[in-house]
Amino acid sequence: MRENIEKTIVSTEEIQKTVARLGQELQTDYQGKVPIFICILKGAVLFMTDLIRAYDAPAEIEFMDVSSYGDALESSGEVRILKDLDIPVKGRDLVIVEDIIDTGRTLEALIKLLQTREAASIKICSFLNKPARRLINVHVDYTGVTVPDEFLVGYGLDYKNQYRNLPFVGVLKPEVYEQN
Ligand SMILES: O=P(O)(O)OC[C@H]1O[C@H](OP(=O)(O)OP(=O)(O)O)[C@H](O)[C@@H]1O
Ligand code: HPA
Repeated sequence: MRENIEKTIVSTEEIQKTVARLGQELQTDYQGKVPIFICILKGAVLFMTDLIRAYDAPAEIEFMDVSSYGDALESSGEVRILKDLDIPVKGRDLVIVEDIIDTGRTLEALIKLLQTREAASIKICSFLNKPARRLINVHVDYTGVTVPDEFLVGYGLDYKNQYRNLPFVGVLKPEVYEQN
């Protein structure tokens, strides 16, 4: 798996430092509240499990599965809800936990949906942010690392559902795509 990586974009050490910083920022901002961290499957799973351990205060966790990429390198533009929340969120403080914001389409669809459920607040926490690719202007409240316009894998991010378990974020060698 690692032999297919051309270069590292976010190292394991930088991941740990970034998650610790975000956990602290959230903890300060949500003092006295019990936020619900909503993990967007599958990419955000690794970030989510690290983030909630860096958040040392009462919180709840929930999961949603939304898909727009499938096996493709480009967002399809069509966002499908594959798994919805199990609980009502009216009056609750929500933190959407994402691995990456790219075009912003996934987030736009999610925010629209959650707004109809009358949450008290909706904030976005994304480990990676790729502003160069943005098609929809979404506000990201908590950003881990701003990354260049390259297709990334690792720490939850996949190519054809693989590479999510790499403990760093990197770029694949071009020949990996050419083989497919
Ligand atoms: O800003 P956008 O262009 O919408 O891209 C961001 C979304 O794309 C990825 O999900 P994907 O649909 O690939 O599903 P996955 O997390 O299960 O890999 C990622 O996890 C975000 O949810
Ligand atoms: O760079 C990326 N890599 C993997 N999945 C993604 N989904 C949006 N952007 C990316």
